[in-house]
Parts: sequence; structure tokens; C-alpha cells
Amino acid sequence: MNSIADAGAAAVLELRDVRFVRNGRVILDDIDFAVHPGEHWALIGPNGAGKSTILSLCGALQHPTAGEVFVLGHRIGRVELQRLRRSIGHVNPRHPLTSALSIRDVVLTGVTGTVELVPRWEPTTAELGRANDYVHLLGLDGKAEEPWTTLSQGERGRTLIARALMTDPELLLLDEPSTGLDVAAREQLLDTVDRVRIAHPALASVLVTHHLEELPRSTTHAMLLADGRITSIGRATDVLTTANITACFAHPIEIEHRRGRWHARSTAHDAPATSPAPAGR
Ligand SMILES: Nc1ncnc2c1ncn2[C@@H]1O[C@H](COP(=O)(O)OP(=O)(O)OP(=O)(O)O)[C@@H](O)[C@H]1O
Repeated sequence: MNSIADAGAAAVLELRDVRFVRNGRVILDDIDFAVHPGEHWALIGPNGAGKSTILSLCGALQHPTAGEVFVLGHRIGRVELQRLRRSIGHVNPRHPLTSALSIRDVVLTGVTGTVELVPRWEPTTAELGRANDYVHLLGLDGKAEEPWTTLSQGERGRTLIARALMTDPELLLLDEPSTGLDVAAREQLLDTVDRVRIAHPALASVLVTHHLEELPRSTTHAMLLADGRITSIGRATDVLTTANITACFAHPIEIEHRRGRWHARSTAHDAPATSPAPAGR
């Protein structure tokens, strides 16, 4: 799956020596990272570490105080952001839709980049076809006519990923996509993310989460963040280790990597290892 990531392609996203200050407080400092086509990054760290702020810089929603952010080769601040944002699929679990649009219509709002359907706007046959294809890819067949207002959180999450794919983005940003899902809905969503990444091998993505159990198998790279600084960065298998996670969260946590998935467990209250009985007893 990672053949494109290894091909040395130009970065889809690059943060160079980024610093972000608000109200005199340093929220991010010394942030350097680059995301290439086919790479799927996880951003992990404790509450308040700065994950969402990094994601907002990646999505060209905010400017850094110092340093440079390049999205799709364009330096933020030098290009028209609106145009750039169409190449970025941003999945925000707090999508502010309140009306009863059908799943298919919510997916179609990805074309117009709006929350509601634009009055008098009609999708082309090709756009309708794409919307139906994504409804199918995201496992929402048979539900396309169901209203947003009655969807479960898991169905909403999958609908929003389909919506984000409508502009054929090169970069997909996923902000805590599994928050609030029960275990079955979370597993369905993670399988869906894996399916999307396989169907779009050049797509790059950045996923923010607090929980290692919420990382899809297709995760290739990880950045650990604490107090606005990177504590570890690189290939997921090198970064997501007991030592690195323990240091990032300042708490003893044991990490297991099994069948492509990560699991975390606190070892703070484990009984101390008993010393072996003396020989000859
Ligand atoms: N515009 C802002 N003005 C002032 N403080 C801000 C601003 N944006 C973020 N912060 C602060 O910066 C810190 C990092 O916030 P951010 O939301 O990026 O962290 P996070 O890692 O996503 O946290 P969580 O896991 O709790 O969602 C927090 O302490 C937050 O209060």
C-alpha cells in the first residue's frame, strides 16, 4: 500500500519550523513534518498538546506565527486559500448541519463546499454518479435517502468522509473520526478508512486521535506531540512504542502492535515483578 509513499514524490503538505502563538502563549513550536502521496499519518498526544491546531494549519484554516506551511506546493499566505481548500478534504465530526438533508445530498454538498445544498444548484450526471459511488464505497448503500437528522454517529462519520472525497482531494484530514462511536461502529469506520486509502493509492491523510485503538491498519507514519512540541516522529512502527508513548503522555503505558492494530494499556498499577524463589527450596 505504501509504494507511492516510498517513491520520493513531492510533499503534499509540509510544515517548516512552525511556531504558533496566541495571546502570548506558545501553542506550537519547532514543528517540522512533511506528508507525501500515499502516506497516512496519525497525530497523537494528550489533551491540549496542539493536535487540532496542527490540523487547522494543514487545512489552511490558520496561518503560523512563524515558519512556513506548504499545502500542495503552495505556501500559505501567498495563494488564495479558498482554491487550495478544495484540494483538501476536511472531515470535521462537528459538522454544523441541522437540516434533514439525505445522505446523498450531504455527500453532494462536498461539490459546493457548503453545509446546506445551494438553492437552485443542480449536480451534473457525473457528480451524481460520483456521489453514488462514494455512498457505495463508504458502505452506505440502501441508506442514501435517509435524513442526516436520524443518522447514527458512525453513519454521519462515513457520510462526511464520502462528502470530503467529492472534490477528489489529494489530502484528507480526519479530526478524531471515531470519537463517540461504539466498538462496532468504530471498527466499521476504520475498515472504511482502510478501503478509501486502498481505492485512492495517491491520497495522503492526517488523522488526529487520542487513542491508539482508533488507528486504522493503513496508518504508515505517526507524530507524537506534547505541550506543542514533537516528541517523536517517523514510521508508525518505529514511533508507536512503549517508551515513546510513555514519554509523550508522561504515564507508564505499554503498547502492543498486533495484526496491524495498536493497543495501549496503563502499567501504573501492575504488581511489581516478583523475584524468583531462591534455588534449593
Ligand atoms: N486561538 C487560540 N487562542 C488561545 N489558545 C488557543 C487557541 N487555539 C488553541 N489554543 C490552546 O492551545 C492548546 C492546544 O490546543 P489544541 O486544540 O490544538 O490541542 P489538542 O491536542 O487538539 O487538544 P484536545 O486533545 O484536547 O482536543 C490548548 O491549550 C488550547 O486551549
